[in-house]
Amino acid sequence: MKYKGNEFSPNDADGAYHNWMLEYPSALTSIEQIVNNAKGKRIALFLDYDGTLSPIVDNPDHAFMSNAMRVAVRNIAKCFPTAISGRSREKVRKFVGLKGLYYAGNHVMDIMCPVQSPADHTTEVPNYFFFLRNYVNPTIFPYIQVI
Ligand SMILES: O=P(O)(O)OC[C@H]1O[C@H](O[C@H]2O[C@H](CO)[C@@H](O)[C@H](O)[C@H]2O)[C@H](O)[C@@H](O)[C@@H]1O
Repeated sequence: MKYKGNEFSPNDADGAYHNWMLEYPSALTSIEQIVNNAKGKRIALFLDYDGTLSPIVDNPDHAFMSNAMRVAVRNIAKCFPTAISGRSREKVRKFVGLKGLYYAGNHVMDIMCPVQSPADHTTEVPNYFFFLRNYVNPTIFPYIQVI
């Protein structure tokens, strides 16, 4: 196993993980730095579904998010425009079941916007997706729906 030019034996996954974490520290241990960097900036939150909002399970149809997580997402979406992706748009919307969020499927080429954005950022989140889409494949235009 190789990471950043360093060789790790398959038994040294901990070492490789440690090195990776030095470069990509957990947000939970860097919250002060994140808050400082965010000062004076407008914030939008982009969340993956599997393994972020729900636990990883064997059957993808059983990857339910907890109610505590749902409440947390609902609360944070009152503060920042919040987008969730990682499955088909409808699938992730059904799993999450919250209004007022942006849902994106098909590798963010299929975007669903809330009628009323929690904040006045109704165009900024899709614009970010457009950027992402153009980065991935500039020839495909996304489907955008207002719900
Ligand atoms: O490439 P991503 O956007 O990260 O999506 C990868 C896959 O995510 C889902 O699978 C993952 O979660 C499942 C449920 O916990 C788990 O069974 C699977 O092992 C994980 O890879 C999704 O079901 C897949 O369609 C995505 O390709």
